[in-house]
This record gives sequence, structure tokens and C-alpha cells, in this order.
Amino acid sequence: MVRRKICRYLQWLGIEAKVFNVGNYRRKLFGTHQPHSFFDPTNPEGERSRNEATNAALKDMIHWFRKDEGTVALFDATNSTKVKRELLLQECERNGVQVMFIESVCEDEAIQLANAIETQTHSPDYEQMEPELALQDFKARTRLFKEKYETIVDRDQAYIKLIDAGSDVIVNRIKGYVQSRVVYYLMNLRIAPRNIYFSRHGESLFNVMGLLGGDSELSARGKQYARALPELLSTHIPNADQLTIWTSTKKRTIATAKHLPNKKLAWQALDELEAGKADALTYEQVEEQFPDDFAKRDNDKYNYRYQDGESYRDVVQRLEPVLMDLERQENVLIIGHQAILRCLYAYFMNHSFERLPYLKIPLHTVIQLTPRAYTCEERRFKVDIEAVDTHRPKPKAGSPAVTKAAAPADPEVQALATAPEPTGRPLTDAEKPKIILSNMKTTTFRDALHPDAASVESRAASPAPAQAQVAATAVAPAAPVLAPVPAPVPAPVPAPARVSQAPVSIAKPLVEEKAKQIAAALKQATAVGSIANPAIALGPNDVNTPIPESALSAPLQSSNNGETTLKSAGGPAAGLSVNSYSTGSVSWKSASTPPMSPVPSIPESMSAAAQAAAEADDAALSDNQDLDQCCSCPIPGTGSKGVSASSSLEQIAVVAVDNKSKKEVAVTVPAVTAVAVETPKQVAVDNKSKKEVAVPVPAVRQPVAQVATAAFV
Ligand SMILES: O=P(O)(O)OC[C@H]1O[C@@](CO)(OP(=O)(O)O)[C@@H](O)[C@@H]1O
Repeated sequence: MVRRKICRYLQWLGIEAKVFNVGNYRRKLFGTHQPHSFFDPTNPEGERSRNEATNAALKDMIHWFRKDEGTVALFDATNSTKVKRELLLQECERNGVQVMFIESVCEDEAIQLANAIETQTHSPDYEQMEPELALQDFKARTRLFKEKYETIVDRDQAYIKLIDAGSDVIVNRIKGYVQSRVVYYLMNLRIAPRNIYFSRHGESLFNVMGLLGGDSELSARGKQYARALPELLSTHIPNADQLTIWTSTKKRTIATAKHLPNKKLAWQALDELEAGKADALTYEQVEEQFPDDFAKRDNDKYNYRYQDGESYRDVVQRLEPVLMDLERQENVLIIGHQAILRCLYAYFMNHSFERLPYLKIPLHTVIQLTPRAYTCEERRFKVDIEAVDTHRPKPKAGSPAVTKAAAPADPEVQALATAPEPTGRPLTDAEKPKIILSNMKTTTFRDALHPDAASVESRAASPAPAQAQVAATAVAPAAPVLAPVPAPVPAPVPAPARVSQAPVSIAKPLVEEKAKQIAAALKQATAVGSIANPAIALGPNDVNTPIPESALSAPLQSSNNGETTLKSAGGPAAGLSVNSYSTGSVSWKSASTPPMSPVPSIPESMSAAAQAAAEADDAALSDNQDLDQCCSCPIPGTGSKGVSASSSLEQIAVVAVDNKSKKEVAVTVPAVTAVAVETPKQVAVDNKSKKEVAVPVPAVRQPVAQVATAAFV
């Protein structure tokens, strides 16, 4: 399930990613209900069939790269032996695809069992089979894999090892933007059972007047909703008093949380999409005053950036730290805004970026999301208090509002925009949105095939459009030199320099005791063998950008020969210190990181054949996405509302004291100690002080990689 989560996460960030699940190929070629003997390595017939499935998936993956459709492929197979991994590596190298493996080592029997049960419950392999029989078969299959399992020891190879549900993470030869992104994500990932709740603030005065943005009070009906919320929660949510409430720093969300006795935290990063010059206007006024902008937004709402404001893409970037923290948390209720909740909801429910800005997040409704291994379940609780409808559907192609817009309306988006409002009842199976999650093994990144390299470079060199109150005056540094791009012909191409030959990106002092423990754990794990070995192949753009050491220093436990073990609790930014940093009205308290609970995710341990993810899901996950990510620059003091850099490794969330309210708020700031490597400086002008300030800018938003994963197939 991890590979699906990685895929969803990368897609959410705007990186084209797709899962190639060998189990699905195997099922297509040889049927669903194969007995465990099919997986016996001493069964030549079974072995031949499984290799055939692997080759078919591999072929499709390479084809996908060659057609230039994707950036990161997750090759989802077991990859549990050196020979299998070598095969994958050779094929990828021959085609200019760089590989990073992800191995999940789990010795915790309880987690193994939970995984087995989850797998046999949801895998298409065990559909219509008695649960007990399914479990037995799955265990037998797992034993067969264990016998031949070989842990990854090649120090030249890029890999991540998740030990015991990610409580330790071993990182070897990880470099560049996408790889470090994946490491960061895995360190924060949590797959323990929990619910996540979203609610917009109660109806606001601006909502009633149809005005965008602002910081208005609640209307009378909005206040009524705030008063009704405690009872709504206690009626529908077990242990509602245990929920942590996250709000934005806007009055309307804080007032909505007012009557809740729960622990509360206000995040600046949760503030509504900044409408800039359109702030406090109605849609009609915006159309009248800024007709071109209005049409552009209708044409591409996700990417359209308000003058002096933000785009949805910007908001996704700034929400990343919130999302990371959300992944670590138990039960959280976010009282937020329409655009903000669309972004978060789209992540969990796996909506494409085209659909995202049109998702329906109505007022006076609590949305409950329950991540499952293979799905994310949703329920909506609507309070019977009237509220205006602030949802503006995408205008039909050809309508006056989009006369200037070239592209026709996306039918899926249209359908979504006109879909009936969800009600308080639980969704039926057919209505339930499917989601990610499945075992992940091998992840590969590629770039060399990307014929768009030059244009990517030029995109990176273009100044970002004006950010909230910031005028960019300098050009971002040149993109890293790209490897020669092989022509997209079917014939084998020369293998590029291997990722493994790149210099070690992280070298830390050895902590003997911990290293011994890890070694013992790995040895043991090899013997016990509960694994999942994903691999990620990296593009050349990504090769020379190591993870900022400082971003990883705090959780460091031990390292040896370039292999680094990271303690995931607290995330990679834990312990980074921000001394005296100041923004408009906020001063940093000190070196504390925001409330971060220890992470660990459930391991994908044996992940096995349980690839319940149907082909259809894979297709759903592979929405074409635009790689042209815009840089968004966090400018302290410019009123940019915590607009963040696009790499979370470059920023940390800290607890700060709001100078006005004297309350603690969680805010994100650039991790100043972490920006040096990946984030060159750019000069911008602070509109308030009129002074030049150095701004961290993501080096490149290039297509970075392609991923492959493996499972028991
Ligand atoms: O992106 P669109 O669909 O315009 O919606 C965003 C708008 O939603 C609103 C309501 O119109 O959110 P909210 O009231 O939840 O804070 C505006 O503030 C915001 O500008």
C-alpha cells in the first residue's frame, strides 16, 4: 500500500507518477486464484509464468517512459532476490531509467499478521475465498518468498529500508529532489487506523455577500453551526473529545472552533487561498474588473495564480508540511476553508489536479475520511442549518465566462461540478471513492528519456509569476546539467552512469551501538524475511542534488559507508533550530518543532500478492499531470501568508507566538539550515520594507524520476 501512497503523494505534488503492479499483470495472464505453489521458486512453471508477468509490466513501464508520459514509475513487484533486482536494474539502465529500491523489513509479528489479514481480505487473489483458508495460503506463500529472500546490501545502489513500520529508515545513496521527497514522505507516513475530519468554518459574512477571501466574522447561521458542532461531533465521532482541532489563523475558522473543548492549534499554512487583487470582491466584480484573469482562471483554475495572490498549485505546495504532520497524527479535525480543504481532500481521495479546484466542500458539513489499506472511506455529516452555496461550477466550454479560454471543459470536472451534494448518510460501495494503498516494493525514477529536458530547464530559469506582495527581480539559477537524452527508439540505448556511482550524499559519524542493532535486525530480517523491495529510478537531474544534510541530521541514528539510518519520529526536520526569525506579526519562539508525534507507519512488510488495486485504480492514479510546477517563494515579512517553498525539506513548521493574540500558532518557515543544498537564493523585493531579501527558490521543478516497486507476485 505504501507504493500507492507514494504515487498519490507525488501526483499531488504535480509529479507524473504511475504504479506498475506486476500482480495485476500476473492475474490478467494467468488468472486470479493461483495456489501458493504457483509462487514456489522450485516450481519452474510458476517461476516462468511470474517472470512473464514481470517482463510484461517492465515492458509497459519502459514504453510509458518512452512515450514521455511519466516521470516516476512505481514498479510494484517483490524484487526479493538479487537476481530479480539485477534484471530490473539492467533493463532500466539500458533504457536510461534510474532505480531506487525501497525495502520494508518487518520483524514485528503483530504487524505482519495485520498485514496478512488486510491483504487476504482485500486482495483480488483471495476474493470469494474463506478468510481462514486465504490467510493460510497467504502465509504459505510468504514462507516461500522468505526462503529465497535476500536483503539489499549493495552499497552502490540507491535504496531506502524501512525497518519495523518505518521506526528506523536506512537511506543509501539517496540524491536529488524526488528521492529525498520520497524519503521524507516515508519517514512521516503513518498507516495506523485513524480518522481524519474536515469541516469548513461556519457561514461567514463574506460568504453571505458572495465575497472572496477576507477575514470576516461568522454570520448568525455560521455562529449557530459553531454552537452545534460539539454535539454533532459527540454524536457521530467516538472519543470526539480526543480530537485535536486545527484551524487557520482566520477569524471564521477560530470562531467555528470556539465552543469545542478540544485541544486547538492554528496553522497559518491553513489560511485560505490568497485571492490577491480579487480579495473581498464577488466573482461578478472580478469578471468585470479583471476579465482576462477571470477567463484564465476558468480555463485552468488549478494553475491560475491571482494577481498578488496564489494558485491552487501554490496552496498544495504550502500545505505539504501540514499534510506531513497530518500523516503522523491520530485523529484530527481541520476546520478550514473551501480551497484548503479541496487540496487536502484531493490528496486523501486521490482526485486529479483538474478536478481538485471544483470539489464540493459544502458549508455546515463534517467530512470523515477513514484511510484503509486499499480505499479511503468517506462519510459526511450535514448539520441542518442553512448556509449559502459558495461552490462555483466550471462554466461550460463556449460560455461567455470562458470565451477567452481555449481548452474545452473537462467532462469529468463538469460531472463533478454538477454532481448532487453528498448527504449525511454513509456512501454506498459504488459511491465510495477508491484510494491508493498497497504494498510497495521497487521504485524507479527516470529522466534521461525525457525529451522535454530543455524546456524544463527553461521553465526553471523563468522567474515565477508575482507572488503575494513580492516582486521577483532575479532569475532562478540554471537547472542542473542534464544527461544526453537518448532518442526514443526501441533499440537498446547506452546505459547512463549509474546512480550508485554518484558520490555518497550523506555521511554521518558511526553510532556503533545502533549500527550493531540495525545489522542484527537486518540479519534477523533476512532470516525471518518479511519484505517488500521497491525501487526508484532517478533521472539525471536528480543525481547531483543530495539531501540537505542538515535536514537529516537530527533524526540521525547511525551511519556507515554512506548508508544512513534515520529515526523517523519527528520527521527529518525535527530538531532543526530557528533562532531569531521574524515575519510580519509573528515571532518565533525558539527551536521547537511543531507538535510531532512519533511516526511510524505500518510496514508493507510482505505486501505480497495482495494487490487489490485493480488495473482501473492504476489508471485512475495515472492522471496526466503538468510538470510545470511554479516556484512559490516564502518571503518572511512580505505578507505572503506562509506561502511555502515547494520542497518541504526546505522548510519546517515551528510553534510561534502571534504577536497580536499572544497565542501559539504553528507556522511553516524555510528550514534555513536546510536550504543550502537544494535551494539556491534568489533576490526579491519586500513590498513593505522595499528592501531586497534573499528568497529560497526550489532549484528546478524538473521531471525527476520514474519509480518502480515490487511485491509478492
Ligand atoms: O477557488 P474558489 O472556487 O473561487 O473558492 C475559493 C473561495 O472560497 C471561499 C468562499 O467563497 O472560501 P471560504 O469561505 O471557505 O474561506 C473564499 O474565501 C475563497 O476565495
